[in-house]
Amino acid sequence: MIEDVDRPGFFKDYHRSVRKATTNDQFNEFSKLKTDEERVRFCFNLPAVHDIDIKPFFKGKSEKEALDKKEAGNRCFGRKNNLEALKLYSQAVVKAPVPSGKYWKLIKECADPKKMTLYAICLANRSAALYHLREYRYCVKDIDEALEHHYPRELKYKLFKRKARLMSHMKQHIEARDAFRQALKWLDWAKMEREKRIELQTELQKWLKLYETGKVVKNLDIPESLIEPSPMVPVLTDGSNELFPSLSKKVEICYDNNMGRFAVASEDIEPGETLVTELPYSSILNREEYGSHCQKCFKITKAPIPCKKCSSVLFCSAECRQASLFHTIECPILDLLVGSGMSINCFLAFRTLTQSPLSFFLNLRDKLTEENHPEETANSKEVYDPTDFLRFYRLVCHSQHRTPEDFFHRTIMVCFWLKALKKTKFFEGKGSGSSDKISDVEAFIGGLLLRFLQLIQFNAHEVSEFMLKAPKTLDESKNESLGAAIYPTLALFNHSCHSAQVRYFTGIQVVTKSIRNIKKGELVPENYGQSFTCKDRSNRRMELADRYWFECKCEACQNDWPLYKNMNNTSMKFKCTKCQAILPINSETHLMPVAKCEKCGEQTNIMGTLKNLQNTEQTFKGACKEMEAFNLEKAESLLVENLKQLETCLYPPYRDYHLTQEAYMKVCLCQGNIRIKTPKVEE
Ligand SMILES: C[S@@+](CC[C@H](N)C(=O)[O-])C[C@H]1O[C@@H](n2cnc3c(N)ncnc32)[C@H](O)[C@@H]1O
Repeated sequence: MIEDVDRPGFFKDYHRSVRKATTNDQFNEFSKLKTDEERVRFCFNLPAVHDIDIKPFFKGKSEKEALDKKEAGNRCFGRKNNLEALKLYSQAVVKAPVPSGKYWKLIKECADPKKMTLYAICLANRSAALYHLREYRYCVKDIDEALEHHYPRELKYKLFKRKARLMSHMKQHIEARDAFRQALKWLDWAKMEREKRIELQTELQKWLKLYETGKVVKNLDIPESLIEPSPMVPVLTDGSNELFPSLSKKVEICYDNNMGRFAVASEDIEPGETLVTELPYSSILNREEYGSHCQKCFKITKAPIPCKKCSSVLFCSAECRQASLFHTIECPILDLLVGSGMSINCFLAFRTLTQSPLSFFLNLRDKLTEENHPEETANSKEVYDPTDFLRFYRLVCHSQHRTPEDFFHRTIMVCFWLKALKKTKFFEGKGSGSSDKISDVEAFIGGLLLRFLQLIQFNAHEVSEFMLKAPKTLDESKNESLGAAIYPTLALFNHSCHSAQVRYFTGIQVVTKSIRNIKKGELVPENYGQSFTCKDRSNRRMELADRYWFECKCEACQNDWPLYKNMNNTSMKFKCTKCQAILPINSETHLMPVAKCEKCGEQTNIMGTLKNLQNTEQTFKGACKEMEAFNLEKAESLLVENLKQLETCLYPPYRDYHLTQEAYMKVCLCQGNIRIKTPKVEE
């Protein structure tokens, strides 16, 4: 999808008017073009493409707003309402002009120390609120950022003293000693009475002596820091596949002419095994999360660090800001892009370009051909490196099946992007220099963007977080979208409506775990959001054909398995204990204790199996209790045990089995990104 259906914007009208102005002859000529670069060049030369005024458009800083928020924060801090103070100081930090680059020069010229120090003071004030909230890690980060951005020298001793106490508390004694030394040094600049200065000097020297003589005191007057553990990424079951480092050794990639590349089990896989862990090649945060999550790593920003120029985006740390080259390109045109109403997938295609400099793409130019040889992925002996641009570039994009209308629509989006990129530093002087002329370099980049737009349609994944209504409760919990990303290895998995894996995220890293048995040689499918338990076959097939362009022939589709709500536990598919063939049994009408296999003639003990099923019911109840108490490790092991037990005697679909899978998936989702819903405060 090119436009975001929930967010109207001007692109729709722009595309419509360019299409209307295109004559039949022009469109016929366009339809005959063979390469993406030719398509972009052709459309960029249509006069109607330039009937749009593209201007840099973004939300800047506001000294006044920053001052207002800081003052409001100070009032809350004075009333010991640290949480509210944190919120207000954060707003001040985001709005305060950052003394760097062009702005910094301006300030220096007008030499207004108040302006110059505002950002640093807002950060320092926030560090005090964080200190009281015992968010020590964030507190240290704010202190460092303030010290790097012109914090007034007469107050510096205070910040270093705060830092020293924090470091000491976090048992980082060398850093604590250094910070005490700095506090002592900057005390010389402090404006205070002589007696007070001597008193402080004595105190600092006392601490320093303890550090320098090795007599470090374990605890100062603040309690243990509440450092939240980051979610753990599990290790791949049996280690990683040598050729596909993001896959477990139990999974390999195969190819055939009908299905393209797909994942297959190279060993028997049981429920609960970790099959994939992978970082994305590129990722993009949903617009709705800009105010709460880091643009780079998608973590919730408790004490956000802003962009130095705009007030639209946040980072969790100065490190993430530093690593976000994409934003330096996107910053001046961000609101323009948002206003166009383009979809999240379009943003992802655009981000895949802006995250690397122009020179990166120009260096690869000779290696980029538009033909794909997907069979090479399965047959090659080269390591499949998911950070390699060529792996991303060679994902499936079905160009040969696209209609001219589809190509035209996407190419107009690319023309809009090129016009916007011309207003940024992206082309590093290699552009045409004119807004309605296209240079060779620009046409090459346009061609790339057109390809990204095509392949992202089939290969993007939604990145999510698990929303809990309150801490440690799974009631009313649900998975919610955070953004989108491209995982070059996970994108090689084909779909089945009978899910085989649960997918969750720690930050932007994806993890998948098996939720059922997969025998050696069988397909290891992904689920493209069309599970047979909750959507009927015709709708699933229609949506898959519409979005992914294939007809699903999975077992759930072929046998038209019932929806979860229509499943019952009376008609069951038992497994023959000898040859594993299906024994269809209706538990209400089958009165014999055994059933004979039509394939091998073996008698299977049905009563025994039914007894086993009663046991699994008990185990499931036990797992639910553990989930209620939020004992997730225990719940996970009981659910995995149950799935394994059910797998030994039954074939799906089976109500209890899918119920257990659902519960297991919930427990897994809790191991990734979690967010506690904050109740809306009535105004
Ligand atoms: C994310 S890609 C999967 C990997 C792809 N097969 C490849 O060779 O790169 C999605 C595309 O794979 C194909 N595909 C996925 N699941 C399929 C299935 N169950 N049957 C046939 N083709 C499938 C479709 O062409 C779809 O557009």
